[in-house]
Amino acid sequence: MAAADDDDELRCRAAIREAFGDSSDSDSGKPGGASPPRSREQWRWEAVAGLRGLWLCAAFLSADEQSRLLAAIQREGWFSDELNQAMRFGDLPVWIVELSALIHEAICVGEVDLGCGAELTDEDEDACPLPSDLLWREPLFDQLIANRYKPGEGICAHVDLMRFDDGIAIVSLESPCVMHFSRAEEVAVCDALESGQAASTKIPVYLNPGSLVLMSGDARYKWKHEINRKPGAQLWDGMELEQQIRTSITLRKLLATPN
Ligand SMILES: O=C(O)CCC(=O)C(=O)O
Ligand SMILES: [Fe+2]
Repeated sequence: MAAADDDDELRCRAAIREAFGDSSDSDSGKPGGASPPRSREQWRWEAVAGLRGLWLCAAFLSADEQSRLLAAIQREGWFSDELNQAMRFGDLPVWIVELSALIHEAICVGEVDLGCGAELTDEDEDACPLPSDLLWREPLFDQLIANRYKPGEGICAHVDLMRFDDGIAIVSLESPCVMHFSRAEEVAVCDALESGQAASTKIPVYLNPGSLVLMSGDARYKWKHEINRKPGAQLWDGMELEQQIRTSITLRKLLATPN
């Protein structure tokens, strides 16, 4: 191997160690100081009832991993008082590549909880947090947005742009929030009555720090998502959440553009 390749390899391994500890060193004997070994129990996937294609893994990252991820974001120097969003395309920082690999692993080995309200119409499609054609695409993600929200700041209801492929991941850090999902096209009142659903259903999902959300299919295309952090809007279990800084990382895959 050439010296330059050696340097790249060393830099890459150091960055991964910094972001996630030593667990990627297969010869270190133990699974890396602070990072515990991975198990099915740690990664429990919950299908959000009433919303096909929306999955939550509440304990995706340990407290240590969250701190390392925040430190990696800080080292990038993306945020300042004026700047609260960073976007990257193509070659992503190595710690993001590692985060993508961890998402892939969590999907492959995590335990799946379909929940009693989940609609099961197609076993293959509905029993996995990400359909297999998306899970095995290469790369899994090639675009990232990091957002940093101050108390009171959120994001308006939207469907992510169509230039992005299906299969979107959101990692939450620092403080919890409630993300609301509402239908992109309002269901006509009579259709809603027939299906027993309110025309303006809003489904709240609690995103704790360290959680991972996956959106595909209906959740990605037929539902809008929003975070309203105006006073009174962040209710969970009848209590208003205390507002603090929240950081999120959204990972997506650009669709190939026709030449
Ligand atoms: O910050 C979040 O959790 C969501 C971000 C989002 O929806 C987006 O960037 O499209
Ligand atoms: Fe979004």
